[in-house]
Amino acid sequence: MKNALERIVEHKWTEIEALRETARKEAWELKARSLSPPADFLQAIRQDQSVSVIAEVKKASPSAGLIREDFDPAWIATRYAAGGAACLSVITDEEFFQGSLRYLRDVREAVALPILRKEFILDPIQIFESRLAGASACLLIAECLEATQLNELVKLVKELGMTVLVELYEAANLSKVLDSGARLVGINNRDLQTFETDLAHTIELRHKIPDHVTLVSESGIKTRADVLRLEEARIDAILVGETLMRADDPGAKLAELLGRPIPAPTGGT
Ligand SMILES: O=P(O)(O)OC[C@@H](O)[C@@H](O)c1c[nH]c2ccccc12
Repeated sequence: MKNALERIVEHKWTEIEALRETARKEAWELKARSLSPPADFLQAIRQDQSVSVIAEVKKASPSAGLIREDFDPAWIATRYAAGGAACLSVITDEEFFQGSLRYLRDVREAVALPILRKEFILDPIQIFESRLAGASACLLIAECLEATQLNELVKLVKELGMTVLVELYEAANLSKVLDSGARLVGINNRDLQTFETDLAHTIELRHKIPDHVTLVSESGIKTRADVLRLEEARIDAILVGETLMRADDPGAKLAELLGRPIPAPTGGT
């Protein structure tokens, strides 16, 4: 039986085939290479003294189903900015996460913070597309890519002036990730077979990550105590979606996680 990730990858290839038929790849590539550099994602994370937050715009997920009914990406992004996010992440996968590239563009219009395109990226065409949509960073998932593919995609993201976040779950993939030249590495706390999250997963792998790498702990972060625990373990940044998206005011929840004053409300939803 295929696991969740294998099913997603299989479907993603059908989307990529369709994109290849309709998109003007050469024109996209020329345009992507000619744009001036986007807001610096890695720098935004590194400049924070304490743990930085990458706040995720996430409507639904295969494990949780619909997370937030009243879903206005631009307003959510504005609240994340007010609550102290260093960067944002926008899920663009439509089939499994009810995301959209349109949401990324809406967020781009609403705030100046650097944005990660949270997508299952397998092919260069998706990287050109991300750059044209205004992303500052692309996610690459070690479990979906062979070493040579991963290395090539890492190189391309960098050539286009973006930051690459390489994510892994399996400890066995760590050397492949470090060899790819990524300086921003994410450890997913969610086991994709069972969907369960465990923060100890990042903490256990921390000592295997060299100091020149900026480390992000991803998924399952719920409370201020969780954040303090990760900070204590010398994690540089955290990626939080569901906890923020379930709060009436995602910006207030973010400030609470960071131990900062609650921001004043802004109009919208
Ligand atoms: O909603 P959470 O548990 O805070 O998790 C956020 C993020 O880590 C999660 O959405 C995620 C991590 N890696 C991914 C890859 C694809 C889609 C989504 C993800």
